[in-house]
Amino acid sequence: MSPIPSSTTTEPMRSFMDRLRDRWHDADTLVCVGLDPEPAKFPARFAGQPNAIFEFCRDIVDATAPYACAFKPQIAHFAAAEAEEALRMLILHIRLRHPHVPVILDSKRGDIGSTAQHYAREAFERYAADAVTVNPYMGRDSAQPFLDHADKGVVILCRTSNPGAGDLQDLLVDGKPLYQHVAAKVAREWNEHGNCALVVGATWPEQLREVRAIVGDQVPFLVPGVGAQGGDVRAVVSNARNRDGDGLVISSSRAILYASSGDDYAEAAANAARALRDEINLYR
Ligand SMILES: O=c1ccn([C@@H]2O[C@H](COP(=O)(O)O)[C@@H](O)[C@H]2O)c(=O)[nH]1
Repeated sequence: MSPIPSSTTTEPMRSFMDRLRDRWHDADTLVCVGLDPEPAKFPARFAGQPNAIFEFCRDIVDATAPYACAFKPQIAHFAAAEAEEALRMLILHIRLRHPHVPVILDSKRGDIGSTAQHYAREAFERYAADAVTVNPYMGRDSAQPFLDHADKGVVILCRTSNPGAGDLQDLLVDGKPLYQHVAAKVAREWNEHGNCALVVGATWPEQLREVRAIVGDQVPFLVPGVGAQGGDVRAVVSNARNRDGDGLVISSSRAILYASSGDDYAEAAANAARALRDEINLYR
């Protein structure tokens, strides 16, 4: 196999935020296709195939790209299977074949600054992602190495989609839940380069509304939790869209990836992504 370059030599990329806004408008979609490969759920034809993770994800990417405003590979699904090279090749494939669709690497990184620098290099150099998810709970210095990449997106956990999200994120600080402090701090202090977004789960429509009210129209939300986690699309869009009817990157992984376990897996994924796009657009 010929070596694969770590980056392409085409003209310089526009910033993540500009590319995301272009994609919302040009493709009329707020759908983010999550790439969470689980080989046990792949169609039988992939059994025993050495490049199964790359080939399955590539087929999903090619089938769903027309309906995607972003792709979101989740790093643990690749790393646990020792498939980091598959992840790098997949992002390169997206860059070459679907250059208008930005990639958000979901790695939820965060550490002291000297280590976070390496996490930033991992996301933006090793994998050439356009944006990365970041855990803010070690404070601004831990996010700074990501924030300094003005052309890259920094997608900061605010009110996550999981059932236990409130255990810590809802603790009251000066009379307000902690996640509201995260939202305010990111919008007013950390977003100097206009490159921040927030993760707010689709499973929490009231919190989506509150966070939109705190941050205004300019900060996009990555919204996981529709599909397999049961979030209500109508409530998400009604409560969290901005004045332009966008500002949302609504992510679904399993409901798209595993829409069929048969040989029609790619077509079924495309149908699921298109149906989600259409449902979202009903309420914009
Ligand atoms: O609050 C969060 C943050 C990230 N995720 C990630 O999104 C996908 C959701 O997968 P589905 O199959 O659509 O439920 C997954 O990669 C999570 O790690 C999240 O769910 N909630």
